[in-house]
Amino acid sequence: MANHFQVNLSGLVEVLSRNLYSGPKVFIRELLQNGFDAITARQKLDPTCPAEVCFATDGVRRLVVTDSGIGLTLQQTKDLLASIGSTSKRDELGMARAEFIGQFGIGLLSCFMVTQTIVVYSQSATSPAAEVVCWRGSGDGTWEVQTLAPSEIPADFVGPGTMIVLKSRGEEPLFARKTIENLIVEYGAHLPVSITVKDAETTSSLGAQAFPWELSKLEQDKWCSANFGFHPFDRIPLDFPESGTRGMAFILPEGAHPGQTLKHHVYVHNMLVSKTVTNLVPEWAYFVRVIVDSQHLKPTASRESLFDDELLENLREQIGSGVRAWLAKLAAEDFELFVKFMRTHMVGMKALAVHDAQTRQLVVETIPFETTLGFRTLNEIMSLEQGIIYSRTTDDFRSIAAVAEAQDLLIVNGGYAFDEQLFAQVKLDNPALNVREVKVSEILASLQALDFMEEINYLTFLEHASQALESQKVDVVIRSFQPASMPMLYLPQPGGAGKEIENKAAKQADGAFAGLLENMSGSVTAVARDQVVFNAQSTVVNQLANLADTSTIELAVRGFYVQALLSGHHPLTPEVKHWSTQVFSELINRSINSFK
Ligand SMILES: Nc1ncnc2c1ncn2[C@@H]1O[C@H](COP(=O)(O)OP(=O)(O)OP(=O)(O)O)[C@@H](O)[C@H]1O
Repeated sequence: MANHFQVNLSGLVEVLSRNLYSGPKVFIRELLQNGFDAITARQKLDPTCPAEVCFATDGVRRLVVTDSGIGLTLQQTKDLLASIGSTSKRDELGMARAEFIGQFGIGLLSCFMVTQTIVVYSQSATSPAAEVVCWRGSGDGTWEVQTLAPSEIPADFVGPGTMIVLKSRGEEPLFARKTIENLIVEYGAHLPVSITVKDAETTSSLGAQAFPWELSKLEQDKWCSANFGFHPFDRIPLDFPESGTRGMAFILPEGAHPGQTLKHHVYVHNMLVSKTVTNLVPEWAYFVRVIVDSQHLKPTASRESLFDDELLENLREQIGSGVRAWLAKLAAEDFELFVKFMRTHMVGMKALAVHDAQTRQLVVETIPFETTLGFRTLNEIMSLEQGIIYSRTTDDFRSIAAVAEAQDLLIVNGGYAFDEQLFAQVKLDNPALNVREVKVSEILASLQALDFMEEINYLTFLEHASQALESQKVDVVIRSFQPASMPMLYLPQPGGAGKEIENKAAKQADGAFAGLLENMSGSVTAVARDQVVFNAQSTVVNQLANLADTSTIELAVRGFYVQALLSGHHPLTPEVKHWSTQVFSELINRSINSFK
């Protein structure tokens, strides 16, 4: 013969309080939710029925919660209250019924975290002649139920509906009026019923507060400041009837970055689930904070978090589409504001643009990139025949910027976060576009070479300079370039990232295009070593070239070299570090001696 499990109720309550719920305070939420669900059930029979939940407390030991809901018959109290896991909020197939908040049949048990007995008086609204029943459950796992004679019905019971009486053994801090009020505001401020909390002196009315999307724009901004702590750049109303979700996304005015985890507020059936949901919006939409109320999202049994299921995934996508649609609309209707937004959230937008073609288009059209010829959008840069030629780090960019500008070369500073990945994607979008890291050889090629007779004048100097830098394995050359104030240009070999992008693009491209890329990458002759380029237009270089004193040439050449490495933030070897101190102390010595 099959046996029934025996339930150790106090053990179960211990599990609930320690492992399921974040703490005993949730019993207020469970009582509120049951009252609200009962009213929802009664409204199906009588849409005009009163919709009230009342918490009456003596502040320390006794809490009475009444509702004007559907109530319970004698049989229902036996079936539903006395059996753990029984609920009236599921359909015949055991599926949660969409209109109710509860679904697991365990919520009432949470009251045992603050009381030894739960007494429920209830009268069903299903029949005018329904009797008042009284169910008494104890934390030791026993219960009893009876129908009450009129004389036994408590004076403060008004049917139809339910009255639940909790009495704690000692003083219960959670029965304090202010605490109850705060918890109700936290969980149930947006429940569309009248909620009162009263003690001997005070009665306060709570509940039925509007959600932000039901407020005026001014009030929405105030709500955002009060709840999210910022004045929004803009707000996006969210309305997804298919998933029964309404909400609002508030755009952060500044300071957001993709690595940051923003917390969103989620309500299900107007009741708070959590204010710390982090997986509600797609990662890329790191610049919005969202509040939603959904009819269909599924809270876990604790009701303090959500199942990360298909429903949530769909909602995440819908919110993503909402944010995208807002961006597109802003771009079309208020371009100035759109550009302001893009600039405020530049890094994140670039991150997003790497994965998302639509955003990429927006970024390409609107975000200004630093180039050697001033700020330009990628669209402007792409319209030039040369395509996107970039330096991989800001240091590299700085070291060539003045020279490139003087030679009218447009090099993009690709040293900021996500730039390189973005360029690689743009390349994949536009296979014919030239996108690559700037090559040392082309900077060199842009600098005017000297004619043979001129170059002869510098040969001895170049020889001495090569010797001074011999240990550095660099090529020492002379060119004539602007600005004349720059005696030497140091052109380090790039780390090969541009090459990587080209290779990656070539791999992903089809055969014909891959061939084209290969040809392109081979179109500029490779320069194997770092280049040290002296400037024939520089006065100091010319003075050095005419100097017979080789030790001064060595000193000056090493000095320029150290300076070039330092300004480009390149690492210094111990030998170069030694030069840096040696050069400067020697120069100081010499100038002191010249005054003697
Ligand atoms: N105030 C009430 N009025 C009418 N019925 C109630 C009331 N409180 C509880 N019930 C009945 O008791 C059942 C069990 O309630 P309980 O709070 O334990 O679980 P639930 O609300 O069904 O689900 P959950 O565990 O998700 O809260 C409910 O399904 C409901 O039928």
